[in-house]
Amino acid sequence: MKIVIDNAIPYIRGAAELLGECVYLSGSEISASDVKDADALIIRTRTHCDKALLEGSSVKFIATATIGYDHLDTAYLDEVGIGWTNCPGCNAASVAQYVESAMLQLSTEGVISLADCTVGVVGVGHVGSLVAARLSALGCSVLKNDPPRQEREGGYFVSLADIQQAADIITFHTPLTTTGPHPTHHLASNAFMRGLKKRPLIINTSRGEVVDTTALKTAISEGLIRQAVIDTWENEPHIDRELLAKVCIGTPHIAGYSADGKANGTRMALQAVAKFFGIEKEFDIQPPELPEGTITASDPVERKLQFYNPLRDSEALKKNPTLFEQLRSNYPLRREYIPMINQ
Ligand SMILES: NC(=O)C1=CN([C@@H]2O[C@H](COP(=O)(O)OP(=O)(O)OC[C@H]3O[C@@H](n4cnc5c(N)ncnc54)[C@H](O)[C@@H]3O)[C@@H](O)[C@H]2O)C=CC1
Ligand SMILES: O=C(O)C(=O)[C@H](O)COP(=O)(O)O
Repeated sequence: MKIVIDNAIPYIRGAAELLGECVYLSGSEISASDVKDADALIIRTRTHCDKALLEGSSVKFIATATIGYDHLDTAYLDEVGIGWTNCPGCNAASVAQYVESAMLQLSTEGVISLADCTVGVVGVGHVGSLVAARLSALGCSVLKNDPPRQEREGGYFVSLADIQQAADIITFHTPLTTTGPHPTHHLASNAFMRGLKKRPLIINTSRGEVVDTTALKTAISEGLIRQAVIDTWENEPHIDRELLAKVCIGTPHIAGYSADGKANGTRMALQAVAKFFGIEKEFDIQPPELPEGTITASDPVERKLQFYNPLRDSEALKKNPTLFEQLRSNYPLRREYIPMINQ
């Protein structure tokens, strides 16, 4: 079996070879000729899997070691019978860490107050549910909006209009969709911004296209919103520099980049390929430990910010916006929060 693998997927070398012959290539450069005689692809968000890439190839299965899969043309894959999977929830805790740390940092700066704070969570799946639980634990009131889940399950969901009315902070955790009953492309539109009542902080860690860039820039300039925290951008890696200059935290699509989340994605992708081809193998992929002495704080807030503070990533991107993709490729080791024993 031949597997073409994105060469920026961590912890995969040595393990993937248990499945067959592996060819490692830059994700954004994987071409039709590279995949022509491949049986499987293990990719990230940087490889668009569509007819142009796959027609006439021998690819039978694609695993993306990510949660989002808007880079897969799933209609085409289903039509031609190429199996595929994403890795649901693999880095959800990492994104939740990003959102919580951004809020803790901004509350220490006085940009937001966590006391009497109402947060609107838009999209309450793997990521949104964790975010909601963490923000509730910080003492925030949480409003949840998820029309697809509301239709399936009923329950305590509110409308987007309720969130526009009541939220001090609005955080987006939907997939990017352009079709279906609840498309999310430009969900945060100009009309959405104009309907906001409490000058909220807007956080987008979903996909750039969920928020209309022009509308967001205007909303910041006109004071319709307090500020914005943006991890995902329209047209990555060629992001809007004007927006980057305006936002209080702007990071290069790394909310999900904890080593824990990456290890989960790699393990799940390998296991999915093995299962699809009926190969009985287990993959014990674990993230590396932080060097001793990295985490010294005992105060829970300080400790959380020592584990991860998105300001570091924001400063690096603001200093060098053209390095968007390099900052992602050379991302430093980041681990998810481990509380002190007895806390
Ligand atoms: N910035 C980053 O590094 C990362 C970004 N992501 C993004 O976050 C997204 C969400 O991830 P998960 O929570 O794991 O996905 P999920 O599929 O578990 O949950 C998404 C939720 O959004 C809901 N939804 C769909 N359309 C909606 C709409 N119009 N309005 C409100 N809710 C809607 C769905 O019903 C579902 O409950 C991913 O699709 C991906 O695009 C995921 C991981 C890392
Ligand atoms: O999992 C997702 O969805 C994401 O957005 C990832 O964190 C992006 O990961 P890469 O494609 O950059 O590995």
